[in-house]
Amino acid sequence: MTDEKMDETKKKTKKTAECCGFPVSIFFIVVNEFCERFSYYGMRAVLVLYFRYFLLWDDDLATSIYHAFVALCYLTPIMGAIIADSWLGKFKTIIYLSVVYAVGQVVMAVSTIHDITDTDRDGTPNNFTLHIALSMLGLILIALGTGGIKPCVAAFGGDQFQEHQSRQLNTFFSVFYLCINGGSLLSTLITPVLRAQECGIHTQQQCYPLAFGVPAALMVVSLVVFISGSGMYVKTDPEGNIIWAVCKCIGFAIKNRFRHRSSAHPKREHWMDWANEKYDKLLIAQVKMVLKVLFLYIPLPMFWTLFDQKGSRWTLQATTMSGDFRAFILQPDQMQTVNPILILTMVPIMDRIIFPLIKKCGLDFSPLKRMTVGMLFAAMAFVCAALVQIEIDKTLPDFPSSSESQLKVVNMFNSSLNVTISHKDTLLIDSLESSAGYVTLDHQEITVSLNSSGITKNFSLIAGGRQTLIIPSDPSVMYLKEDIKSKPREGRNAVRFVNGWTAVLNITNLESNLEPTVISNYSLVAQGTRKFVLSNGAQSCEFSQTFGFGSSYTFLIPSTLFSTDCKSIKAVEDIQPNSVHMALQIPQYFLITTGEVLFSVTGLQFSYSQAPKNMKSVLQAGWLCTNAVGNIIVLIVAELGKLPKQWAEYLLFASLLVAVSVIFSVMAYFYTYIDPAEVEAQIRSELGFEPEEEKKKETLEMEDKDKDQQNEQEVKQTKI
Ligand SMILES: CC(C)C[C@H](N)C(=O)N1CCC[C@H]1C(=O)O
Repeated sequence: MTDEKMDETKKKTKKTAECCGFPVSIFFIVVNEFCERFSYYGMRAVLVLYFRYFLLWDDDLATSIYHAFVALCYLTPIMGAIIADSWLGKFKTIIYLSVVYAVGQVVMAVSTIHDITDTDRDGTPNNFTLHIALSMLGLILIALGTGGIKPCVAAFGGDQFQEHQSRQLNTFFSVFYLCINGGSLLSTLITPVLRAQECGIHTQQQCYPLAFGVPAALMVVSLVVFISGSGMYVKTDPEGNIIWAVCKCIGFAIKNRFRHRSSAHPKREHWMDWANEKYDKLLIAQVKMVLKVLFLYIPLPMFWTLFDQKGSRWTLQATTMSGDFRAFILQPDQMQTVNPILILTMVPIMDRIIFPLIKKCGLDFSPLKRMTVGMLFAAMAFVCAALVQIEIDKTLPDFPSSSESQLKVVNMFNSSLNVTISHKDTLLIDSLESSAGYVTLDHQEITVSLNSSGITKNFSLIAGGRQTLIIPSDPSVMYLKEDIKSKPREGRNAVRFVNGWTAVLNITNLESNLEPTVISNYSLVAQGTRKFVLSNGAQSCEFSQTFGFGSSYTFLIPSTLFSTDCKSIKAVEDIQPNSVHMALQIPQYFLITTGEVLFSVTGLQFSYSQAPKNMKSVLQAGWLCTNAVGNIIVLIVAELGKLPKQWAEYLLFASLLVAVSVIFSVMAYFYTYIDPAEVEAQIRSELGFEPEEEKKKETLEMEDKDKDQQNEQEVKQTKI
């Protein structure tokens, strides 16, 4: 054996330091993953808010760019895997792409400093183009980094284990998943708090630089931790441009099959065998292994399509629920943290109790069965979501359909009025009162008559809209104002005021002063007791109102405002607060998380164990791609619009996933598990190559001999 070859083999079979049966190097890898996931999920937690309130994009643009970014993060693993398996090896790929990632995070954090373009010091950036350009550059670098290293880190972790450590290898993937969720949980709790701080050099703003800066720092820590373990890792070098070789081999097999399509040529066992003429048996066997697994992956994106809706549809569902847990108030988007919390408890329970119990009962719960059951759990989660939605729908107001219009009447006149709409509906409304609820009309052109005064006026209503007719102290100038026709965003409450006072009023929470007889625009207030101060310069009074989640109120200010010390203000409830409790979402979170543990943790292990040694990262990337496709499906579904009833959409997704899991179980039935190392060794020996095991033994023996010689020399020296 040449020296070069010996060095190479020594590297591959290096004995690693162990602790409790685990390679010590694993410690650096899981800590690295923890910090990296903190960095990624922490940045993601505040990203949409940054788009919405810093770059001032509208909701649609902000959510589309956000989902496109997430999808990109799960597509770039292919690039990372190709670099690692064909060119640099996993170790160097992780280091170089982590540098790209950290630079991206820093660029992103810099893009959020408004002072860099706030030349007039008014607290708002003056050059949005620069901020947008910097943040897009940052996001692209982050996507390249996070996606690129993701398949390599998991596979590199797996590479640290020796053959006798297969039990520990499975535990590693569980611990790896715990670290992902530990990091993401901490960061999703911390970064929103950092964002809520005020900071800035010239003026005080929400502290986005801190919220993005801390994840950037964690990414640098992640890199440093990874490099610190450098001396302990088992590093396998890439065996040439394997991906290119695989593509050429597949291309040749297809071409060759096509050339020999006549029945004169005997069929071959597998279509890849048509590459036999040109490529060696080992490569063909490896390609077969990879293709078999990739084929199994085809139905899997459907799981992620449901899973990823936690962050969108389920959070929207939470905005129509009450988050009052007495001891604390939970905001709708905070409900998502239930997932990593449950992961942290369920992974150990599954690993230590459930799986061993199932094994004890003599049941075969092979990886592909676990994944199928995981999909069924996710489908059940969506059935639960549908049931919760049905409960919520019972409490939601009946918003108008696209052909209907709804009208409410507010009487600010100093006595009761009989209001007739289109000579049909007559409403008796007391002074400083509103009609009881909205009147639904199937036409838009209406005539309003005030019977006592003989005033009649025509109005054109908005189709599909809700409006309020304000009858001021001078009824002849009655007018319409558009109302919100959905629950206010993020579980907040929409409030507005009608000024029945005789002069301009200043009201806390409102953007501008309120003219007499005018109704203000809505402003949003959070849950809890809120105080409003009303003043006209000379006098002022205050009143408080307790809000739940997702309500809407119109406050009617009478002409007697200051003489009654604000007590005569009348609150009209336009949309009632949410009454279904957010705790009802816990079962669906529990089911989807159980599904995730069965599906995702197993999928990680499966992708590693079934991949040939030189294509471990590639299969990890294939696995991550299923997540990217799932995200893209969510994007498409969001664009195409939804079914008229949300619960029906949930049921549709649940049924689709059940159908997909049936297909997957059939595919899984025909899959035979392999030990890639064994298959490769067998082919090598058939081809007359020196078996890997023999090589390993030889190298270990040589290492031992080296050590013995060293020891002998040391002993001699001591004697001398
Ligand atoms: C969405 C949670 C914060 C994290 C989730 N439980 C999870 O661990 N993952 C979702 C996609 C795969 C995996 C990850 O690697 O982040």
